[in-house]
Amino acid sequence: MNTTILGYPRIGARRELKFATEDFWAGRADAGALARTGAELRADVWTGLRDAGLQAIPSNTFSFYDQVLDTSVLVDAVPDRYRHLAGFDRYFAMARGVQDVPPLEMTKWFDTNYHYIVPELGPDTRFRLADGSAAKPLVEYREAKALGIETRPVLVGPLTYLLLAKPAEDAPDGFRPLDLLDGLIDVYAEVLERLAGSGAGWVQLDEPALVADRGEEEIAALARAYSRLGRLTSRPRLMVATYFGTIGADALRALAGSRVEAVGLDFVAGPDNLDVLASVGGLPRKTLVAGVVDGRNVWRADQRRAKATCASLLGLVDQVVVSTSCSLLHVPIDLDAETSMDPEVRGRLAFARQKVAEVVAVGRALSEDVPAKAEAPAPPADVDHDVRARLDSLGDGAGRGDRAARFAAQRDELGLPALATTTIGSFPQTPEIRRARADLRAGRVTADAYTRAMRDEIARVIALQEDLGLDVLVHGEPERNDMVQYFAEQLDGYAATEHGWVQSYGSRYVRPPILHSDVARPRPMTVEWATYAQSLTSKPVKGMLTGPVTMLAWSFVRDDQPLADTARQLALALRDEIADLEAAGIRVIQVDEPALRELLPLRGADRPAYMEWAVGAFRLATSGVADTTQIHTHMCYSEFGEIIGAIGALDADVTSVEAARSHMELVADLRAAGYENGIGPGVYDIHSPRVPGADEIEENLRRALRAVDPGRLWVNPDCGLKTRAYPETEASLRNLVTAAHRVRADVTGTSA
Ligand SMILES: CN1c2c(nc(N)[nH]c2=O)NC[C@@H]1CNc1ccc(C(=O)N[C@@H](CCC(=O)N[C@@H](CCC(=O)N[C@@H](CCC(=O)O)C(=O)O)C(=O)O)C(=O)O)cc1
Ligand SMILES: N[C@@H](CCS)C(=O)O
Ligand SMILES: [Zn+2]
Repeated sequence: MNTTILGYPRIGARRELKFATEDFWAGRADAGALARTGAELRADVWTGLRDAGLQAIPSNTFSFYDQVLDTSVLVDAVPDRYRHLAGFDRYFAMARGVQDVPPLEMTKWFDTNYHYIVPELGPDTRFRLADGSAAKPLVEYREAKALGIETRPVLVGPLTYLLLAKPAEDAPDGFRPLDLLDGLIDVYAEVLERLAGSGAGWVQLDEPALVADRGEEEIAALARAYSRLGRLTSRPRLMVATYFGTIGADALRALAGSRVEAVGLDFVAGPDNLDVLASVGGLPRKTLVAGVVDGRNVWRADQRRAKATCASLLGLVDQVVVSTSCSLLHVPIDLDAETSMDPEVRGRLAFARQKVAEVVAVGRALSEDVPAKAEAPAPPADVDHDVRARLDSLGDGAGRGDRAARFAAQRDELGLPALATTTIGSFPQTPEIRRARADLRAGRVTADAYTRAMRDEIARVIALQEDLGLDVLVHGEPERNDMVQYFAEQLDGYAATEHGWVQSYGSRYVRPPILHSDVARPRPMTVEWATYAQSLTSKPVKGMLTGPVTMLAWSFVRDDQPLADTARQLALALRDEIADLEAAGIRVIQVDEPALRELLPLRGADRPAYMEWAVGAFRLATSGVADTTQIHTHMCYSEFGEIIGAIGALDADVTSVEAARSHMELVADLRAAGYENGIGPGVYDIHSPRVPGADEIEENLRRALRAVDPGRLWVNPDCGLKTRAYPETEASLRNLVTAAHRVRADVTGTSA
């Protein structure tokens, strides 16, 4: 193998997987139809890669939902609560839950915007190869072979799988998923033997966990796992792929000492990999799969540099294979589909299909020893001197006044009750709303008609919230296609794509905008919608913005200046927006930062610097307001332990966080970390259509009250409601308000 990639998008160029999956869920199509779509998508990817001239083609990178969930199913790590179901019903119940059966947790895949389904393991988990010869990697390998295409099945590596898993709720204290390594290796051994029996020459085991800090015990587990798999008598050759950063020297040494035939290193996110490789004396008898084409960002590769990096590795290893830095899952499929993008920006880009061509071109240049393609220099980013001058004059010293004074000022201004109820911002994005936007794009309705439709929706959402008895209302975000893309489309320095979909989780995709130049806000972005909503009610309406770190995290961002500098440009645009909202009479403003944890560097040593600029950007955005204006923030999809200090440092007046699935422990953790402002632990999980009972919500609130005063406790769902439908939304919020009123009555003697 001389060229390869670590994985490819599986959603289809026209989002076929989304539509097929959602049709199946809605009962519009049967399991056979869904399975056929899957097979067609896989065949398209394999033949496309072969036709592009890629030499080693991965398989088992397809998934109906998520590759970590697939691994749990493969090794039969299925909690008992799903065992009464079978096939797709079981699979999707694990991912999404069904009434009375909650789903497995979902969380971020390393520092990406992809989410995986967290394995739930306990001492009683007995791994076994659930489907024998019908196991997914075997089926897909044979399927490709039947098309005449030899592939390299990809598996989540055993160490990474266990390190990403969580102990089941009833697991005894002290149980660690890693304790189950030996049993898991037995199953991997069986998979490898069976793949070898089917003719597979190579298997890729993904171990991105090796680019984060790992302790001695974990390195010992790594060594044990690959020593056992390496010694199997009948197995394919093994490639252990790492990505998203620099591998630890101890981890690389362990792999060097094993019999695995190839190691993959990421030379884009882990430029220090070269030094680490040299420090362990290279891999003289192994193949190095060199990730030199960026799999996470959309910029065109510098092919000469990529070739030079590969060439510099030749003395350190037996053979070099040109590859992407990670799976191409994280980038859109095809730049050729973007026909109306500014040609200057387009000329700087490569999506998955173009990146495959880059890998092939670098591979050819390397093996034929011809110069890599000389490319026209990319046009430079636009510079906005006004933005830069304003940022220079604002400096670093952003901060708000005394917390107690703010608390008192807001109490007087807003007059909110204890356990104030609110939502996180979005209400269901109904098919009608999406259709209205599609009609606007296609020119079937005028901008005025679209605006009227959105205002009508806002009026309905305000009326519903009044009826439900919520205390702080939202306008519902109907006009937003996405919480990042919506803003990007209104800011200078950004380009949007038409078809650049990337899987975020399951059937939910995003079109990350492309931040290519200095960012500036030509005009207010949300003020008209917010003031319209406020004009319909005497209750406070929360203005709703996406914070600078999340704007960065969910965009493809320029790599020609530090992220910190780009964050400050975004923060300045938001600061201006907040000032305009405040001036227009909006008294509560939420700045969402769900991605604050996501961008946290994988290595501890890099974290303090990140926290400093991330917190600085949020404070720059939010510190221009009066004490009477209440700033909220919201975070979700994360384990917050490591950023708990940063949450306090943001100094928002109220922070709402996902906590329903972790049963409110976060409230106590925040308190212990010195957080004293308002806190809204999500009292139910919005990722599932399940309606939480008022009793269950009440119990969550009472648990939260052990750690926080009623005056600082907010009652809200754990994230926005955009993915939900109205019947369950209404029912859930009704129960939420009922529960809040009951607890409020208890703690204050009043319920209104
Ligand atoms: C909060 N989350 C977000 C993340 N990242 C973001 N960039 N945005 C987020 O909100 N990361 C973490 C989480 C992940 N969660 C989600 C939740 C929901 C979605 C989601 O619903 N995605 C939608 C697409 C949203 C969108 O862009 N909609 C557009 C276009 C809609 C569309 O495709 N229209 C059709 C026509 C429709 C019709 O005729 O009825 C078309 O154009 O063909 C819009 O509303 O205009 C999804 O469908 O997957 C994502 C991440
Ligand atoms: N305000 C956004 C936050 C999602 S993280 C929403 O409600 O959808
Ligand atoms: Zn959220």
